[in-house]
Amino acid sequence: MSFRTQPLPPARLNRCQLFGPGSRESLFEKMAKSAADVINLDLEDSVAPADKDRARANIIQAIGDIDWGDKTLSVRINGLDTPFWYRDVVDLLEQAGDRLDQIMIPKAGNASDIYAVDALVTAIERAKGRTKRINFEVIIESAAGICHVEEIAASSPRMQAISLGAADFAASMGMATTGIGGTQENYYMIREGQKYWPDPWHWAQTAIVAACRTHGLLPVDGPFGDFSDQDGFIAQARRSATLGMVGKWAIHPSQVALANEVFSPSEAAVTEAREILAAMEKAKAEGAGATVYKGRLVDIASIKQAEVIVRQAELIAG
Ligand SMILES: CC(=O)SCCNC(=O)CCNC(=O)[C@H](O)C(C)(C)COP(=O)(O)OP(=O)(O)OC[C@H]1O[C@@H](n2cnc3c(N)ncnc32)[C@H](O)[C@@H]1OP(=O)(O)O
Ligand SMILES: O=CC(=O)O
Ligand SMILES: [Mg+2]
Repeated sequence: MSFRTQPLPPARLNRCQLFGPGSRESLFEKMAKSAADVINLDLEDSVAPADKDRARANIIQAIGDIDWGDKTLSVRINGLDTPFWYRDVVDLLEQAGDRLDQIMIPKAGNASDIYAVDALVTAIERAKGRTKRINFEVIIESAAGICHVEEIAASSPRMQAISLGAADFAASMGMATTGIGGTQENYYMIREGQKYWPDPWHWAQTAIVAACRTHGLLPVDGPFGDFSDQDGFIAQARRSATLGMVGKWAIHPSQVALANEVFSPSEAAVTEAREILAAMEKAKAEGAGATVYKGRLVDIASIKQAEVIVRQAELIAG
């Protein structure tokens, strides 16, 4: 273990991020009333180029007009490879009210991309006297992004979260699929005539989780495109949660409850975690570093594992 202790991520819920196109303002009230922890108003890929100006104006208006409750409110700007992104940042920072919490930077390729947005945001915050710091979340969705994920995680004190964007990631990697996330038909192993479908997103997710955990950020799983496939969504979300991700995007309201369920520890899991902590307290009092709980080893590392679950339960309880 390095002498540097691992920083904790921001202490806020991020079980579900609900997306909606900035050009469909009729969805905004519904998004605000949803059970998602984070709202992402989109200026990027769900908005046609001809609608960018209108979507920007809609979002700026809605940030001030709509009651977003205690949700984290984020706007996804356009990528740095487009002519739109600087206008997104300038208009948002100059015109949107203080209710805006976060900017989502898509298709980040390296730390300099974040530096560029940080420089612009910082200048406008100073010029306009904005006192509430705008935070950043980033999507890793390119070959360059995954190669540089650790430097991206470390790139700015504004950084709060990183998501995997399976659609653009697949395109950038040249993956032979048009599916957005989930099991891929042709990605299988075969043994004794039986097919078995491994998880093609596993390694990228793990790289994101490691970078986020190293730098105290929230690792998040991105979209699952087939919103009629609830079992597929749940399976994908459960794998992500098992790997250490804290939440998942919803690209349709039907996915919000599913994400909240998967990323909230069950009562049984919380009870077990508290029992492990109690068993270890007893062991420590008796001078032992390890003990037996329900027939299995628990030791000092088990305390940290149990604390992950208890911390999440406490966040949910408020
Ligand atoms: C790869 C990526 O970058 S993913 C991130 C970017 N993509 C997005 O933001 C897309 C977000 N999702 C959407 O735009 C839409 O949900 C679509 C296009 C997928 C489907 O839209 P629709 O055909 O209108 O969905 P559907 O008819 O099933 O909607 C059912 C209800 O949910 C509402 N609804 C649909 N999408 C949303 C949403 N994102 N947020 C809140 N409510 C929504 C509809 O208005 C409708 O409400 P009603 O019952 O009061 O009439
Ligand atoms: O932006 C998200 C993606 O999957 O691409
Ligand atoms: Mg994308």
